[in-house]
Amino acid sequence: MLEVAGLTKRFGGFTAVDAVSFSVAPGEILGLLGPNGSGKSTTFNCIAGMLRPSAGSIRLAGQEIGGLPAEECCRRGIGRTFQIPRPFRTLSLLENAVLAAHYGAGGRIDAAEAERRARDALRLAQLPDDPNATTQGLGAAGLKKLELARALATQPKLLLADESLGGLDAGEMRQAAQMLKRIRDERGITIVWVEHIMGVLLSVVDRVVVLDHGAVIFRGTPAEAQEDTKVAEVYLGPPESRAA
Ligand SMILES: Nc1ncnc2c1ncn2[C@@H]1O[C@H](COP(=O)(O)OP(=O)(O)OP(=O)(O)O)[C@@H](O)[C@H]1O
Repeated sequence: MLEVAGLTKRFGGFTAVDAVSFSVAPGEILGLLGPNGSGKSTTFNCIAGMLRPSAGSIRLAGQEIGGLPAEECCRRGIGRTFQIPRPFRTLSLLENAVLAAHYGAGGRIDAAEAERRARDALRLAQLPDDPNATTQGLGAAGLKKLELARALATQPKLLLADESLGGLDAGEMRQAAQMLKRIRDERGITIVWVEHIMGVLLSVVDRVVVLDHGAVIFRGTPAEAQEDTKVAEVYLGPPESRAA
């Protein structure tokens, strides 16, 4: 579904992402992990078309998409959520999702079809599709769900989920993780899920890629990630510095 090969992104003389390669199979959930500043968001933004790669290739279903603008990546089937939800506060939940549906379709669907896609996305994200429901009182977990609904309304083949757990309590984190799994199981949507914390993510993803200082330091299963000394070091520090 997605093949990233030699992806490099430089900001001036600083290399934020350094020859990163990984692939994601159709229907897979891949966790893209790494500590703060390791290059996860930059990698993500290159895949979603929000940053132009300095070098390397990004192929979606066999077609090169590296360097295409965000709206074109979305039309080709890449949906994304943002770490910090910024919905249109003056619009209803349904209107927010309808706008996303039109954006994803490049304006090529009529109002009835946009509404159908929006209602379906809101239900998948377990939000009300009642036209009177607003963003008021949604809270962190509700806003994350709306973020997900807006991405789903674009009808993605590949969903890029950015820090879906940020700001949630332990119970909400488990629910958010299960929701992503359900979306994959029910709709077959391939997911790349970026987080800087491992926790609950490892119970849901099929495979893990870990970045550190812009480079891949680990690829494997969640169980292997938990046993890996390099992964432990970037998350916990060198063995001698850890509490007994
Ligand atoms: N527009 C930019 N200009 C210059 N440097 C940048 C820019 N964007 C990111 N960086 C730098 O690139 C590095 C990787 O940042 P990135 O945001 O990709 O990391 P991250 O793993 O997503 O971190 P976090 O978990 O904190 O979101 C950091 O050192 C960051 O300061």
